[in-house]
Amino acid sequence: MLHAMFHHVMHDMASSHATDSLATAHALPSYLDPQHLGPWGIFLQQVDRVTPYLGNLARWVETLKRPKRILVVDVPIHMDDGTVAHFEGYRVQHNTSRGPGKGGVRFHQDVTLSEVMALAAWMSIKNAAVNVPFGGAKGGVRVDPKRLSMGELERVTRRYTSEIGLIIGPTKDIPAPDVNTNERVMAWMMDTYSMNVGETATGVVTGKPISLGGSLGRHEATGRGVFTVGAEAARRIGLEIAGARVAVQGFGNVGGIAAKLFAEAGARVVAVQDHAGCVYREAGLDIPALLAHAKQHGSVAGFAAAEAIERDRFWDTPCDILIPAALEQQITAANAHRIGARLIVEGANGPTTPDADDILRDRGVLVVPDVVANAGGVTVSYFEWVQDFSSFFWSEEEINQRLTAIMRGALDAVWQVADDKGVSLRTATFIVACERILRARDLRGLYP
Ligand SMILES: NC(=O)C1=CN([C@@H]2O[C@H](COP(=O)(O)OP(=O)(O)OC[C@H]3O[C@@H](n4cnc5c(N)ncnc54)[C@H](OP(=O)(O)O)[C@@H]3O)[C@@H](O)[C@H]2O)C=CC1
Ligand SMILES: O=C(O)CCC(=O)C(=O)O
Repeated sequence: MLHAMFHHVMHDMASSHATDSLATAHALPSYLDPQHLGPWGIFLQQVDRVTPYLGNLARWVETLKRPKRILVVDVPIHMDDGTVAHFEGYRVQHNTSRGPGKGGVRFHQDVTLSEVMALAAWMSIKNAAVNVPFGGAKGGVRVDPKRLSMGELERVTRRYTSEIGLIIGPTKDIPAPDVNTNERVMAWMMDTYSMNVGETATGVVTGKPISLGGSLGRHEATGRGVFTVGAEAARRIGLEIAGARVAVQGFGNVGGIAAKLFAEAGARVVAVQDHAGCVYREAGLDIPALLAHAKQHGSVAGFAAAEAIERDRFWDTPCDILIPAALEQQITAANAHRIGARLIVEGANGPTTPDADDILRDRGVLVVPDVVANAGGVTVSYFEWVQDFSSFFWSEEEINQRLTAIMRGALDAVWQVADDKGVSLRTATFIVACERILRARDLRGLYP
Protein backbone atom coordinates (compact mmCIF):
# COMPACT_ATOMS: atom_id res chain seq x y z
CA MET A 1 0.00 0.00 0.00
CA LEU A 2 2.70 2.40 1.05
CA HIS A 3 4.73 1.44 -1.98
CA ALA A 4 1.73 1.87 -4.27
CA MET A 5 1.09 5.35 -2.92
CA PHE A 6 4.75 6.27 -3.08
CA HIS A 7 4.87 5.11 -6.69
CA HIS A 8 1.96 7.34 -7.46
CA VAL A 9 3.75 10.37 -6.01
CA MET A 10 6.93 9.48 -7.89
CA HIS A 11 4.97 9.09 -11.10
CA ASP A 12 3.39 12.53 -10.75
CA MET A 13 6.73 14.08 -9.98
CA ALA A 14 8.37 12.38 -12.91
CA SER A 15 5.75 13.59 -15.36
CA SER A 16 5.79 17.19 -14.16
CA HIS A 17 9.48 17.69 -13.44
CA ALA A 18 11.20 14.68 -14.94
CA THR A 19 14.29 14.86 -12.76
CA ASP A 20 15.86 12.01 -10.85
CA SER A 21 16.93 14.31 -8.07
CA LEU A 22 13.35 15.33 -7.30
CA ALA A 23 12.23 11.72 -7.28
CA THR A 24 15.05 10.95 -4.87
CA ALA A 25 13.97 13.84 -2.71
CA HIS A 26 10.65 12.05 -2.21
CA ALA A 27 12.21 8.75 -1.14
CA LEU A 28 11.25 7.73 2.37
CA PRO A 29 13.81 8.51 5.05
CA SER A 30 15.47 5.30 6.18
CA TYR A 31 13.89 5.39 9.64
CA LEU A 32 10.45 5.19 8.01
CA ASP A 33 11.21 1.93 6.18
CA PRO A 34 7.85 0.11 6.18
CA GLN A 35 9.68 -3.21 6.28
CA HIS A 36 11.04 -2.24 9.66
CA LEU A 37 9.75 -4.77 12.14
CA GLY A 38 8.58 -3.63 15.51
CA PRO A 39 6.08 -1.12 16.82
CA TRP A 40 6.44 1.42 14.01
CA GLY A 41 5.80 -1.31 11.42
CA ILE A 42 2.71 -2.32 13.42
CA PHE A 43 1.44 1.27 13.44
CA LEU A 44 1.88 1.43 9.64
CA GLN A 45 -0.14 -1.77 9.24
CA GLN A 46 -2.88 -0.35 11.46
CA VAL A 47 -3.03 2.77 9.28
CA ASP A 48 -3.21 0.64 6.14
CA ARG A 49 -6.15 -1.25 7.61
CA VAL A 50 -8.10 1.92 8.23
CA THR A 51 -7.30 3.75 4.98
CA PRO A 52 -10.13 2.18 2.92
CA TYR A 53 -12.65 3.68 5.39
CA LEU A 54 -11.37 7.26 5.21
CA GLY A 55 -13.07 8.34 1.97
CA ASN A 56 -11.71 11.61 0.61
CA LEU A 57 -9.54 12.16 3.65
CA ALA A 58 -7.42 9.19 2.58
CA ARG A 59 -5.47 11.57 0.36
CA TRP A 60 -3.89 12.93 3.54
CA VAL A 61 -3.06 9.54 5.04
CA GLU A 62 0.63 9.77 4.17
CA THR A 63 0.92 12.47 6.86
CA LEU A 64 0.30 9.80 9.47
CA LYS A 65 3.15 7.69 8.12
CA ARG A 66 5.73 10.41 8.62
CA PRO A 67 6.32 11.88 12.09
CA LYS A 68 6.27 15.66 11.95
CA ARG A 69 9.45 16.13 13.97
CA ILE A 70 12.09 13.82 15.43
CA LEU A 71 14.80 14.91 17.84
CA VAL A 72 17.61 12.57 18.88
CA VAL A 73 19.80 13.89 21.68
CA ASP A 74 22.93 12.88 23.51
CA VAL A 75 22.48 12.85 27.28
CA PRO A 76 25.89 12.94 28.99
CA ILE A 77 26.04 12.85 32.79
CA HIS A 78 28.58 12.49 35.57
CA MET A 79 28.15 9.12 37.23
CA ASP A 80 28.65 8.83 40.99
CA ASP A 81 32.00 7.09 40.43
CA GLY A 82 33.35 10.14 38.57
CA THR A 83 33.10 8.71 35.05
CA VAL A 84 31.02 10.30 32.28
CA ALA A 85 28.25 8.21 30.71
CA HIS A 86 26.30 9.00 27.54
CA PHE A 87 22.69 7.97 27.01
CA GLU A 88 20.59 8.30 23.87
CA GLY A 89 17.39 10.32 24.18
CA TYR A 90 14.49 10.95 21.82
CA ARG A 91 11.47 13.20 21.52
CA VAL A 92 9.14 12.54 18.59
CA GLN A 93 6.24 14.79 17.65
CA HIS A 94 4.19 12.60 15.39
CA ASN A 95 1.35 14.97 14.54
CA THR A 96 0.27 18.40 15.76
CA SER A 97 -2.70 19.08 13.47
CA ARG A 98 -5.14 19.11 16.41
CA GLY A 99 -2.96 20.87 18.97
CA PRO A 100 0.37 20.71 20.79
CA GLY A 101 2.20 17.41 21.05
CA LYS A 102 1.32 15.36 24.11
CA GLY A 103 2.65 12.08 25.44
CA GLY A 104 4.85 10.46 28.04
CA VAL A 105 8.56 9.88 28.50
CA ARG A 106 9.91 6.35 28.90
CA PHE A 107 13.17 5.44 30.57
CA HIS A 108 14.13 1.94 29.47
CA GLN A 109 17.34 0.21 28.45
CA ASP A 110 15.76 -1.20 25.26
CA VAL A 111 13.84 1.86 24.05
CA THR A 112 14.53 2.69 20.38
CA LEU A 113 13.73 5.54 18.04
CA SER A 114 11.28 3.43 16.04
CA GLU A 115 9.52 2.42 19.25
CA VAL A 116 9.17 6.07 20.32
CA MET A 117 7.89 6.94 16.83
CA ALA A 118 5.14 4.31 17.23
CA LEU A 119 4.32 5.44 20.78
CA ALA A 120 4.07 9.05 19.54
CA ALA A 121 1.81 7.96 16.68
CA TRP A 122 -0.48 6.03 19.04
CA MET A 123 -0.71 9.22 21.12
CA SER A 124 -2.02 11.10 18.05
CA ILE A 125 -4.69 8.42 17.60
CA LYS A 126 -5.52 8.22 21.32
CA ASN A 127 -5.82 11.98 21.81
CA ALA A 128 -8.11 12.23 18.81
CA ALA A 129 -10.15 9.20 19.94
CA VAL A 130 -11.03 10.85 23.26
CA ASN A 131 -11.16 14.24 21.55
CA VAL A 132 -8.68 16.11 23.74
CA PRO A 133 -7.11 19.04 21.86
CA PHE A 134 -3.64 17.58 21.45
CA GLY A 135 -1.49 16.05 18.78
CA GLY A 136 0.71 13.06 19.55
CA ALA A 137 4.25 12.97 20.90
CA LYS A 138 6.43 10.69 23.00
CA GLY A 139 9.93 10.63 24.43
CA GLY A 140 12.43 8.17 25.72
CA VAL A 141 15.89 7.71 27.13
CA ARG A 142 17.79 4.50 26.51
CA VAL A 143 18.78 3.86 30.11
CA ASP A 144 18.00 1.31 32.80
CA PRO A 145 16.91 3.59 35.66
CA LYS A 146 17.02 0.68 38.11
CA ARG A 147 20.82 0.78 37.77
CA LEU A 148 21.12 4.51 38.53
CA SER A 149 21.39 6.19 41.91
CA MET A 150 18.81 8.88 42.67
CA GLY A 151 21.41 11.56 41.85
CA GLU A 152 22.25 9.93 38.50
CA LEU A 153 18.56 9.62 37.65
CA GLU A 154 18.07 13.31 38.40
CA ARG A 155 21.05 14.28 36.22
CA VAL A 156 19.79 12.13 33.31
CA THR A 157 16.33 13.69 33.63
CA ARG A 158 17.60 17.26 33.80
CA ARG A 159 20.07 16.93 30.93
CA TYR A 160 17.48 15.18 28.75
CA THR A 161 14.95 17.93 29.53
CA SER A 162 17.43 20.66 28.64
CA GLU A 163 18.26 18.91 25.36
CA ILE A 164 14.62 18.51 24.29
CA GLY A 165 13.85 22.01 25.66
CA LEU A 166 14.19 23.22 22.08
CA ILE A 167 10.90 21.67 21.10
CA ILE A 168 8.80 21.22 24.27
CA GLY A 169 6.74 23.85 26.10
CA PRO A 170 3.24 24.38 27.53
CA THR A 171 1.84 25.29 24.12
CA LYS A 172 4.22 23.20 22.00
CA ASP A 173 4.62 19.72 23.43
CA ILE A 174 3.83 18.54 26.94
CA PRO A 175 5.56 15.39 28.31
CA ALA A 176 4.12 13.15 31.05
CA PRO A 177 5.00 9.88 32.83
CA ASP A 178 5.31 6.53 31.07
CA VAL A 179 7.27 3.36 31.87
CA ASN A 180 9.81 3.98 34.67
CA THR A 181 9.02 7.68 35.01
CA ASN A 182 6.81 9.18 37.71
CA GLU A 183 5.82 12.33 39.63
CA ARG A 184 9.39 12.81 40.91
CA VAL A 185 10.81 12.76 37.36
CA MET A 186 8.08 15.17 36.19
CA ALA A 187 9.00 17.58 39.01
CA TRP A 188 12.64 17.61 37.82
CA MET A 189 11.53 18.11 34.22
CA MET A 190 9.29 21.02 35.17
CA ASP A 191 12.03 22.60 37.28
CA THR A 192 14.71 22.23 34.58
CA TYR A 193 12.51 23.69 31.86
CA SER A 194 11.45 26.52 34.20
CA MET A 195 15.09 27.35 35.05
CA ASN A 196 15.95 27.47 31.37
CA VAL A 197 13.09 29.80 30.40
CA GLY A 198 13.38 31.97 33.51
CA GLU A 199 9.90 31.46 34.91
CA THR A 200 7.92 28.71 36.58
CA ALA A 201 6.16 26.88 33.78
CA THR A 202 3.96 24.29 35.46
CA GLY A 203 2.13 23.54 32.19
CA VAL A 204 5.21 22.08 30.49
CA VAL A 205 4.61 18.59 31.89
CA THR A 206 1.68 16.75 33.43
CA GLY A 207 1.69 13.99 36.01
CA LYS A 208 3.46 16.32 38.45
CA PRO A 209 3.22 16.14 42.24
CA ILE A 210 -0.01 17.76 43.47
CA SER A 211 1.97 20.43 45.35
CA LEU A 212 3.61 21.56 42.07
CA GLY A 213 0.47 22.00 40.01
CA GLY A 214 -0.33 18.32 39.51
CA SER A 215 -3.90 17.14 39.30
CA LEU A 216 -5.80 15.05 41.78
CA GLY A 217 -6.59 11.73 40.15
CA ARG A 218 -3.78 11.77 37.55
CA HIS A 219 -1.73 9.10 39.31
CA GLU A 220 -4.66 6.67 39.19
CA ALA A 221 -6.19 7.91 35.92
CA THR A 222 -4.84 5.38 33.44
CA GLY A 223 -5.71 2.38 35.61
CA ARG A 224 -9.09 3.92 36.41
CA GLY A 225 -9.78 4.42 32.71
CA VAL A 226 -8.81 0.79 32.01
CA PHE A 227 -11.26 -0.29 34.70
CA THR A 228 -14.03 2.01 33.42
CA VAL A 229 -13.93 0.84 29.81
CA GLY A 230 -13.20 -2.75 30.84
CA ALA A 231 -16.27 -2.87 33.08
CA GLU A 232 -18.42 -1.24 30.40
CA ALA A 233 -17.19 -3.60 27.66
CA ALA A 234 -17.79 -6.56 29.99
CA ARG A 235 -21.34 -5.38 30.62
CA ARG A 236 -21.94 -5.11 26.88
CA ILE A 237 -20.87 -8.71 26.28
CA GLY A 238 -22.80 -10.02 29.31
CA LEU A 239 -19.74 -10.70 31.45
CA GLU A 240 -20.36 -10.09 35.15
CA ILE A 241 -17.46 -8.27 36.87
CA ALA A 242 -18.27 -9.69 40.30
CA GLY A 243 -16.46 -13.03 40.37
CA ALA A 244 -14.81 -12.58 36.94
CA ARG A 245 -11.25 -13.93 36.76
CA VAL A 246 -8.72 -11.26 35.74
CA ALA A 247 -5.07 -11.73 34.68
CA VAL A 248 -2.76 -8.71 34.63
CA GLN A 249 0.63 -8.39 32.94
CA GLY A 250 2.66 -5.49 34.35
CA PHE A 251 2.09 -4.34 37.92
CA GLY A 252 3.26 -0.74 37.76
CA ASN A 253 1.20 2.42 37.61
CA VAL A 254 -1.33 1.08 35.08
CA GLY A 255 -1.51 -2.63 35.92
CA GLY A 256 -1.33 -2.14 39.69
CA ILE A 257 -4.17 0.37 39.82
CA ALA A 258 -6.34 -1.50 37.29
CA ALA A 259 -5.90 -4.70 39.34
CA LYS A 260 -6.85 -2.86 42.53
CA LEU A 261 -10.01 -1.40 41.00
CA PHE A 262 -11.13 -4.71 39.46
CA ALA A 263 -10.56 -6.44 42.82
CA GLU A 264 -12.53 -3.72 44.63
CA ALA A 265 -15.39 -4.29 42.18
CA GLY A 266 -15.53 -7.95 43.17
CA ALA A 267 -13.42 -9.51 40.41
CA ARG A 268 -10.86 -12.21 41.27
CA VAL A 269 -7.42 -11.13 40.08
CA VAL A 270 -6.00 -14.62 39.63
CA ALA A 271 -2.63 -13.94 37.96
CA VAL A 272 -0.11 -11.11 37.89
CA GLN A 273 3.11 -11.13 35.92
CA ASP A 274 5.88 -8.55 36.01
CA HIS A 275 9.39 -8.41 34.64
CA ALA A 276 10.80 -10.66 37.36
CA GLY A 277 8.05 -13.12 38.21
CA CYS A 278 4.50 -14.42 37.91
CA VAL A 279 2.09 -15.28 40.71
CA TYR A 280 -1.20 -17.18 40.58
CA ARG A 281 -4.05 -17.83 42.99
CA GLU A 282 -7.30 -19.34 41.77
CA ALA A 283 -9.37 -17.84 44.59
CA GLY A 284 -7.99 -14.37 43.77
CA LEU A 285 -4.82 -12.61 44.91
CA ASP A 286 -4.90 -10.18 47.83
CA ILE A 287 -4.11 -7.12 45.71
CA PRO A 288 -3.36 -4.59 48.50
CA ALA A 289 -0.94 -7.13 50.00
CA LEU A 290 0.62 -7.83 46.59
CA LEU A 291 1.03 -4.08 45.95
CA ALA A 292 2.76 -3.69 49.30
CA HIS A 293 5.02 -6.67 48.52
CA ALA A 294 5.93 -5.31 45.05
CA LYS A 295 6.69 -1.88 46.53
CA GLN A 296 9.00 -3.39 49.14
CA HIS A 297 10.75 -5.99 46.93
CA GLY A 298 10.53 -4.35 43.48
CA SER A 299 8.55 -7.26 42.03
CA VAL A 300 5.64 -9.63 42.61
CA ALA A 301 8.20 -12.47 42.76
CA GLY A 302 8.41 -14.07 46.18
CA PHE A 303 4.86 -13.20 47.24
CA ALA A 304 4.12 -15.95 49.73
CA ALA A 305 0.31 -15.99 49.58
CA ALA A 306 0.27 -17.29 45.99
CA GLU A 307 1.69 -19.97 43.75
CA ALA A 308 4.76 -18.91 41.75
CA ILE A 309 4.35 -20.00 38.14
CA GLU A 310 6.72 -19.84 35.19
CA ARG A 311 6.43 -16.49 33.42
CA ASP A 312 5.38 -18.02 30.12
CA ARG A 313 2.52 -19.95 31.75
CA PHE A 314 0.82 -16.61 32.34
CA TRP A 315 -0.72 -16.87 28.86
CA ASP A 316 -2.40 -20.20 29.70
CA THR A 317 -3.95 -18.90 32.91
CA PRO A 318 -7.70 -19.58 32.90
CA CYS A 319 -9.30 -16.12 33.04
CA ASP A 320 -12.20 -14.07 31.71
CA ILE A 321 -10.45 -10.71 31.35
CA LEU A 322 -6.82 -10.19 30.38
CA ILE A 323 -5.11 -6.84 30.97
CA PRO A 324 -1.73 -6.44 29.28
CA ALA A 325 -0.17 -3.46 31.10
CA ALA A 326 3.56 -3.80 30.42
CA LEU A 327 5.22 -3.31 27.03
CA GLU A 328 4.49 -3.67 23.30
CA GLN A 329 4.17 -6.88 21.26
CA GLN A 330 3.29 -9.21 24.12
CA ILE A 331 0.28 -10.85 22.43
CA THR A 332 1.49 -12.29 19.16
CA ALA A 333 0.57 -15.05 16.70
CA ALA A 334 2.64 -17.34 18.92
CA ASN A 335 0.48 -17.02 22.05
CA ALA A 336 -2.88 -15.58 20.89
CA HIS A 337 -4.28 -19.14 20.59
CA ARG A 338 -3.44 -19.83 24.21
CA ILE A 339 -5.39 -16.94 25.71
CA GLY A 340 -8.56 -18.12 27.45
CA ALA A 341 -10.05 -14.67 28.17
CA ARG A 342 -13.25 -13.41 26.52
CA LEU A 343 -12.16 -9.81 26.90
CA ILE A 344 -8.76 -8.13 26.56
CA VAL A 345 -8.43 -4.56 27.83
CA GLU A 346 -5.15 -3.04 26.66
CA GLY A 347 -3.56 -1.01 29.44
CA ALA A 348 -0.19 -1.05 27.67
CA ASN A 349 0.49 0.70 24.40
CA GLY A 350 0.80 -1.65 21.43
CA PRO A 351 0.62 -4.98 23.31
CA THR A 352 -1.11 -6.86 20.46
CA THR A 353 0.32 -7.42 16.98
CA PRO A 354 -2.02 -7.19 13.95
CA ASP A 355 -1.79 -10.95 13.23
CA ALA A 356 -2.67 -11.68 16.86
CA ASP A 357 -5.59 -9.25 16.51
CA ASP A 358 -6.91 -11.36 13.63
CA ILE A 359 -6.54 -14.61 15.57
CA LEU A 360 -8.34 -13.16 18.58
CA ARG A 361 -11.13 -11.80 16.40
CA ASP A 362 -11.62 -15.19 14.72
CA ARG A 363 -11.77 -16.77 18.17
CA GLY A 364 -14.42 -14.29 19.33
CA VAL A 365 -12.20 -12.54 21.89
CA LEU A 366 -13.11 -8.87 22.26
CA VAL A 367 -10.11 -6.51 22.37
CA VAL A 368 -10.60 -3.00 23.73
CA PRO A 369 -7.63 -1.31 22.09
CA ASP A 370 -4.96 0.72 23.88
CA VAL A 371 -5.91 3.91 22.06
CA VAL A 372 -9.20 3.93 23.97
CA ALA A 373 -8.57 1.69 26.96
CA ASN A 374 -5.53 3.51 28.36
CA ALA A 375 -6.61 7.03 27.37
CA GLY A 376 -7.61 7.86 30.96
CA GLY A 377 -4.08 9.02 31.73
CA VAL A 378 -3.88 11.60 28.99
CA THR A 379 -7.47 12.66 29.65
CA VAL A 380 -6.59 13.67 33.22
CA SER A 381 -3.32 15.11 31.90
CA TYR A 382 -5.52 17.37 29.79
CA PHE A 383 -7.43 18.36 32.94
CA GLU A 384 -4.10 19.05 34.68
CA TRP A 385 -2.91 21.23 31.81
CA VAL A 386 -6.19 23.19 31.83
CA GLN A 387 -5.99 23.61 35.64
CA ASP A 388 -2.39 24.85 35.38
CA PHE A 389 -3.35 27.45 32.79
CA SER A 390 -6.21 28.77 34.92
CA SER A 391 -4.46 28.19 38.28
CA PHE A 392 -7.80 26.90 39.51
CA PHE A 393 -7.91 23.34 40.78
CA TRP A 394 -10.79 20.88 40.70
CA SER A 395 -11.91 18.30 43.25
CA GLU A 396 -11.02 14.64 42.73
CA GLU A 397 -14.70 13.81 42.50
CA GLU A 398 -15.17 16.27 39.64
CA ILE A 399 -12.10 14.91 37.85
CA ASN A 400 -13.21 11.30 38.15
CA GLN A 401 -16.73 12.13 37.00
CA ARG A 402 -15.43 13.92 33.91
CA LEU A 403 -12.94 11.12 33.25
CA THR A 404 -15.64 8.46 33.43
CA ALA A 405 -17.92 10.44 31.12
CA ILE A 406 -15.18 10.87 28.49
CA MET A 407 -14.07 7.24 28.66
CA ARG A 408 -17.61 5.87 28.40
CA GLY A 409 -18.45 8.32 25.61
CA ALA A 410 -15.35 7.32 23.61
CA LEU A 411 -16.07 3.61 24.00
CA ASP A 412 -19.69 4.11 23.01
CA ALA A 413 -18.72 6.06 19.87
CA VAL A 414 -16.22 3.48 18.63
CA TRP A 415 -18.55 0.61 19.53
CA GLN A 416 -21.18 2.10 17.23
CA VAL A 417 -18.69 2.51 14.37
CA ALA A 418 -17.52 -1.08 14.88
CA ASP A 419 -21.13 -2.30 14.70
CA ASP A 420 -22.01 -0.13 11.68
CA LYS A 421 -18.96 -1.07 9.64
CA GLY A 422 -18.44 -4.62 10.89
CA VAL A 423 -14.86 -3.89 11.99
CA SER A 424 -12.87 -4.49 15.17
CA LEU A 425 -12.89 -1.92 17.95
CA ARG A 426 -9.28 -1.08 17.03
CA THR A 427 -10.12 -0.32 13.41
CA ALA A 428 -13.22 1.59 14.53
CA THR A 429 -11.11 3.72 16.89
CA PHE A 430 -8.60 4.40 14.14
CA ILE A 431 -11.47 5.42 11.83
CA VAL A 432 -12.83 7.94 14.36
CA ALA A 433 -9.38 9.26 15.26
CA CYS A 434 -7.88 9.41 11.75
CA GLU A 435 -10.95 11.25 10.49
CA ARG A 436 -10.50 13.88 13.22
CA ILE A 437 -6.76 14.26 12.60
CA LEU A 438 -6.97 14.32 8.82
CA ARG A 439 -9.96 16.66 8.78
CA ALA A 440 -7.90 19.09 10.87
CA ARG A 441 -5.02 18.63 8.42
CA ASP A 442 -7.38 19.24 5.52
CA LEU A 443 -8.90 22.38 7.06
CA ARG A 444 -5.51 23.81 7.96
CA GLY A 445 -4.09 23.17 4.51
CA LEU A 446 -0.44 22.71 3.77
CA TYR A 447 0.96 26.25 3.69
CA PRO A 448 1.45 28.49 6.70
N1 LIG B 1 1.63 5.72 33.07
C1 LIG B 1 0.64 6.12 32.27
O1 LIG B 1 -0.11 7.08 32.59
C2 LIG B 1 0.36 5.41 31.00
C3 LIG B 1 1.02 4.25 30.64
N2 LIG B 1 0.64 3.57 29.52
C4 LIG B 1 1.29 2.33 29.12
O2 LIG B 1 1.08 1.32 30.11
C5 LIG B 1 2.19 0.42 30.13
C6 LIG B 1 2.76 0.36 31.52
O3 LIG B 1 3.16 1.66 31.92
P1 LIG B 1 3.30 2.08 33.46
O4 LIG B 1 2.41 1.24 34.29
O5 LIG B 1 3.19 3.54 33.51
O6 LIG B 1 4.81 1.69 33.73
P2 LIG B 1 5.52 1.30 35.09
O7 LIG B 1 6.94 1.56 34.90
O8 LIG B 1 4.81 1.93 36.25
O9 LIG B 1 5.26 -0.29 35.19
C7 LIG B 1 5.64 -1.15 34.17
C8 LIG B 1 5.31 -2.55 34.62
O10 LIG B 1 5.55 -3.45 33.54
C9 LIG B 1 6.41 -4.49 33.99
N3 LIG B 1 7.21 -5.03 32.92
C10 LIG B 1 8.23 -4.45 32.26
N4 LIG B 1 8.73 -5.28 31.35
C11 LIG B 1 8.01 -6.41 31.45
C12 LIG B 1 8.03 -7.65 30.78
N5 LIG B 1 8.92 -7.86 29.80
N6 LIG B 1 7.14 -8.59 31.15
C13 LIG B 1 6.26 -8.38 32.14
N7 LIG B 1 6.18 -7.23 32.80
C14 LIG B 1 7.05 -6.26 32.47
C15 LIG B 1 7.26 -3.85 35.06
O11 LIG B 1 7.84 -4.85 35.85
P3 LIG B 1 9.18 -4.58 36.65
O12 LIG B 1 8.83 -3.53 37.66
O13 LIG B 1 9.47 -5.93 37.23
O14 LIG B 1 10.19 -4.10 35.64
C16 LIG B 1 6.20 -3.02 35.78
O15 LIG B 1 5.44 -3.86 36.64
C17 LIG B 1 3.15 0.94 29.05
O16 LIG B 1 2.85 0.31 27.84
C18 LIG B 1 2.79 2.42 28.96
O17 LIG B 1 3.16 2.98 27.73
C19 LIG B 1 -0.41 3.99 28.74
C20 LIG B 1 -1.09 5.12 29.06
C21 LIG B 1 -0.69 5.98 30.15
O1 LIG C 1 -0.55 11.78 30.09
C1 LIG C 1 -0.02 11.94 29.02
O2 LIG C 1 0.21 13.00 28.52
C2 LIG C 1 0.39 10.76 28.15
C3 LIG C 1 0.44 9.44 28.83
C4 LIG C 1 1.02 8.46 27.86
O3 LIG C 1 2.21 8.50 27.59
C5 LIG C 1 0.17 7.50 27.19
O4 LIG C 1 -1.06 7.66 27.19
O5 LIG C 1 0.70 6.54 26.62
